[in-house]
Amino acid sequence: MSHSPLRLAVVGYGNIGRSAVEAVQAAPDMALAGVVRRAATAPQSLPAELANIPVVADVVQLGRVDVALLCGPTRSIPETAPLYLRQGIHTVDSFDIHGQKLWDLRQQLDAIGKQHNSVAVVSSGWDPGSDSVLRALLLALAPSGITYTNFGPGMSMGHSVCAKSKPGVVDALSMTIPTGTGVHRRMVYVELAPGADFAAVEQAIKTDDYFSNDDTRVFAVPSIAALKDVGHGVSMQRKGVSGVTHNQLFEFRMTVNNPALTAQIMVSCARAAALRLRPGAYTMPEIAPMDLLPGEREHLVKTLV
Ligand SMILES: NC(=O)C1=CN([C@@H]2O[C@H](COP(=O)(O)OP(=O)(O)OC[C@H]3O[C@@H](n4cnc5c(N)ncnc54)[C@H](OP(=O)(O)O)[C@@H]3O)[C@@H](O)[C@H]2O)C=CC1
Ligand SMILES: N[C@@H](CCCC(=O)C(=O)O)C(=O)O
Repeated sequence: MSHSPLRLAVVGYGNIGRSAVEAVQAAPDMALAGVVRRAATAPQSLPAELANIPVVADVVQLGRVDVALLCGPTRSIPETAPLYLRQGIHTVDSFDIHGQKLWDLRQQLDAIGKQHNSVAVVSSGWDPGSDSVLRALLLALAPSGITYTNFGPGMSMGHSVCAKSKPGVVDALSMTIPTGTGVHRRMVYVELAPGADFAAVEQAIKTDDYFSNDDTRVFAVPSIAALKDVGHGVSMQRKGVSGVTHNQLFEFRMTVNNPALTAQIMVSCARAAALRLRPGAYTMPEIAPMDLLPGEREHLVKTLV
């Protein structure tokens, strides 16, 4: 059954947003309706790659939009997602605060989605996101055991966005350094505004929930642009028991361009939201993997299973 192309809006044109535009344009079954930015940017100051793409301050200016890819800061998602869901526009976000806050967001958007016949895919990134799917699968393969998730070394977008949001910070880069067994050091580089108090910035970062549980070290630098590399990665290991058989060993490793991977995952989740899922909110482990893929189910079963 062929569908007319899904029309997607990209909301927030930062690292993830720029990659999201590329991923939507590369998708065989999607069309980019346009980009929603906080301020209606004057056409003459638009980035060159947006020259022929509608850039608006409100999604209603884009006509029909099936799915909005919410590429704003994680902490803006609880406020932003409802604005779209209430218009019947499905949403996909990459909210990356694990645990209770993630569950609270899922429940908040689930109620709104069910009320307004829309779908929210929550935490559609790689961690949380695709790594979460793998952790669930590893549990099914070896119910007893231990999984270690070791990030990096690489740039955490969420931690970098958080550090950049602190008063006195012009730009920031948070590098995640694996020290083993799922423990990480945060090396945070900040470019300060003139007159900013480094000690106050350092305190604000170290006491933020994003950083307070880790060994976090903050450094003032003249330029983040001179340091920035959006590469990242993860190494996951599980050692456990299948049935009564011990010492089952599993490993997953990837080295990625962080925004490009996140954006691709968001696009795949947008497909599931628009074509497969019933109204409500879902995290990635709750979505059937084939629902993420283009193409007919018969073909997918015959070629993938
Ligand atoms: N789950 C996962 O695996 C991953 C999650 N992420 C999440 O993606 C988020 C975005 O990362 P990244 O693209 O690097 O961030 P950026 O800061 O580069 O981009 C965010 C964009 O959102 C808009 N924006 C800025 N401030 C606000 C605000 N207060 N409210 C609404 N919109 C705002 C701006 O776009 P404009 O000026 O156009 O409005 C900005 O460029 C991170 O917070 C991170 O948590 C990222 C990678 C992986
Ligand atoms: N949480 C990881 C990064 C995973 C991807 C992500 O959430 C991000 O880059 O924001 C980290 O701490 O480096």
